[in-house]
Amino acid sequence: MYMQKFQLKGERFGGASRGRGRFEILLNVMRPDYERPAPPPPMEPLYLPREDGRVQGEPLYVTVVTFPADVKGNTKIKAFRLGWCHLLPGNFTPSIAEIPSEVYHALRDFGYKSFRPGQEKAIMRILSGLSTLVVLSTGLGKSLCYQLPAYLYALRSKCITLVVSPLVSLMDDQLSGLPPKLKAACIHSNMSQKQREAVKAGQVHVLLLSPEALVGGGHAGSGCLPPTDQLPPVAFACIDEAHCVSEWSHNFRPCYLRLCKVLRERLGVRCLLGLTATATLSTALDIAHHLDIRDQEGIAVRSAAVPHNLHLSVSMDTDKDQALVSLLKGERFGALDSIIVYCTRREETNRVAALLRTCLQGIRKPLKWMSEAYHAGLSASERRRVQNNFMCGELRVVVATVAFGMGLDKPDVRAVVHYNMPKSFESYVQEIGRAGRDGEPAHCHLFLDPEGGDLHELRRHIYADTVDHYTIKRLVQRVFPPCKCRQIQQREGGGRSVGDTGQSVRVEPAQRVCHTHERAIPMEETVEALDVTEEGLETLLCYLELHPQRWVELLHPTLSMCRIMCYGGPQQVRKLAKVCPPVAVVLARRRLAGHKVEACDFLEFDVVELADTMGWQLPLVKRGLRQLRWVTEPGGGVHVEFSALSFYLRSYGDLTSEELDGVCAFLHGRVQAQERTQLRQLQACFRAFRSVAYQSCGSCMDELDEVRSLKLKGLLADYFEKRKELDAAWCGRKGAFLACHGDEKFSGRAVARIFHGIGSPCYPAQTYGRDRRYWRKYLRFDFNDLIRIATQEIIRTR
Ligand SMILES: Nc1ncnc2c1ncn2[C@@H]1O[C@H](COP(=O)(O)OP(=O)(O)OP(=O)(O)O)[C@@H](O)[C@H]1O
Repeated sequence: MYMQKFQLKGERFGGASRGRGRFEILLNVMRPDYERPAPPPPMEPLYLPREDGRVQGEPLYVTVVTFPADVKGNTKIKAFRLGWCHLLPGNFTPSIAEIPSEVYHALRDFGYKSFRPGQEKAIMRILSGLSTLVVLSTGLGKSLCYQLPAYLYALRSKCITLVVSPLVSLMDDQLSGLPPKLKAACIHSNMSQKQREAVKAGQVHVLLLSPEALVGGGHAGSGCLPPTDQLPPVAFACIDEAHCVSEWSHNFRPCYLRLCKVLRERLGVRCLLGLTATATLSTALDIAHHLDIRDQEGIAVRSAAVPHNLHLSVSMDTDKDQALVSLLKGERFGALDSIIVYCTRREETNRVAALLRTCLQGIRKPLKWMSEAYHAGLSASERRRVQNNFMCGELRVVVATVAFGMGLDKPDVRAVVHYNMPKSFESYVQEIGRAGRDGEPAHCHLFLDPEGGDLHELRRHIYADTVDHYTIKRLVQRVFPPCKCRQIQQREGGGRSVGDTGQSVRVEPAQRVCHTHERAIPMEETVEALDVTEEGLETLLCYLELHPQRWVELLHPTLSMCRIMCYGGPQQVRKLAKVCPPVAVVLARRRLAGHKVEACDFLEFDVVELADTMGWQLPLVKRGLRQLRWVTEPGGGVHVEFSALSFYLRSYGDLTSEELDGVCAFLHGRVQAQERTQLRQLQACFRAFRSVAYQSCGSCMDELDEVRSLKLKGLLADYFEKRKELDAAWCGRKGAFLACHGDEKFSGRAVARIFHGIGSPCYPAQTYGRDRRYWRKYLRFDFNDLIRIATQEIIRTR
């Protein structure tokens, strides 16, 4: 059968000709256009949005609240604005017109009496099929925004809700914390067959999974989502920690960048819900862009302010160890249990935990454990032990890296101490947000290195993530190796260009001949050769995929090297070539390259490249090769093995050198912008903390100066608000500016220069300086912020 198929293909691609030329054509076919299988149709929303695009219940910005009957039995009805419900006295049960009663019943099924601010709007949007972003401080109830709609959708029809969360290690804990009414499972490699069947049969409402399990990634392993045709329809997808989607956020993860695309294109999901506790407005807008939220209403709530019950202080002690011990013995912290001390480095957590164990012994009636270290380097059982002791209140202090606390639902953490400076305001707000979730007073202290030592350490991390131009060039060479499509086309006498197909083409069709090729880039080998982390490589590849020209299309990572060992000797290899065309092609190519194949009993080759050259689908080739394992002969069997986990992608092979230069410049520009932004944020963070710092913690260890605490909160709010101002200003002008100059191909930097009144050869002051609406009009804003926002907007409107 293979032989027949292969011959047919050969004939189609000129296989009728004889001799060496025939081989060449057989061995290098032009790949036909790839047609991606259509995703399943999106699920119908539970409620249709109204004709004006609003969701049910939305006019409830004026919300009807029924007061309890008065002494005469009359019921009073009064209008309130949405969001005021939480200010009502506890004995009033708000009932909101227009929100269907089944939503309230479900809320009660979950054990809640009323919604918290923002929840109902987000929930009603999801039930109306509208993508939504919820930005809400930790502990304010974001989870209900996916739990309730997931439950209601599942009550209507058999379906599933996907919840993507980066907290793989905590997924089991997350499961046990879900309301009992909600049936949930999580995808991981230890999943039992029974659990898999339950998911496929639609017996679970919610499926938790890591981003890697959805889009594939180096360590997704066997914990992957079942194929789309084996899943019940997906009601909607929730992306927890949604700030990881935005490359401008403090916690960007490349896998997240591809999430929305995969959810839409592979699973047909239209409705996405993003949840995050920390995002500046510009990050929120960026996330909203990824979630394809077009209306402002889509950002349902935005309140990332520091809660009132947290009391903040900073000091610049020269002997931090001594200062930490004094602080924890002082009046402010001495009586507090459940304290988290954050350190940047793992070794430091062990050292500081031991220090506290020794120095705090016998100070007051001890809990069972005084202090323990926690970091990602500990064994899973050790981490679980420490976390359990802390959760049940038997451990007073946990000294941890930031690995501790994500997804932690302990309401009575009474203090968070930063032994080192956090890497950004967002991280700081997120980390201190783990204290005082029960609304009771909690204390937070930060030790700032007076010599700026932490600053150097954090800078090191930023530089470690960046890549130079030369490395980018080497990666680009691996992603776009030249193909033979043009020669084949010429030899075949013209042929058609990609543009002739009449299908949608993203790259300039005029000169393009190649329909893209499938390539594999082995992870381990490339990481070593280019000295870039796997995450770094993935980020660069994601940038290429998300570029408006869509330079590459990323597929699920695959094992790309195939080794075949024939224990029956060279004769057996030749026999295999007769029944398995891929083996025949490998042998033929070796022969053409001048190798002696007569004595060969071992083959090793890149199976992705082989499938591509043959114009066959990779799974078909792999299946054929795997079947060789069943060949049994008197001389011995055949050993077939696949290895080398690789990025697997489609890319063009006929890019001109100018285009390749353009790709390198684009990638390098992105990397540099990222580095500059992070360095600037770090510096701003340091300055802000220093401006409110005491010389030593002696000034705040017994009593807190509330003025300084409020000043720091003000600075944090400023950080978020300043961006807001810039965004608002830019939002007002961007359309007009870009529309005025529709013919120009601006870069973000060019726009920023004009807005700062800086002339350049392409955009001279004589011309652009005449337009007083823009020239020098944004001087008060940071130049790099302008570049960033302008670039985002240009990419978006292209
Ligand atoms: N409408 C509600 N009424 C009363 N309690 C609620 C309501 N919604 C949520 N809660 C409770 O608030 C607590 C925090 O909720 P949740 O874990 O969803 O917060 P979160 O915003 O997701 O926090 P984090 O950012 O840490 O994940 C939970 O104990 C939950 O039961």
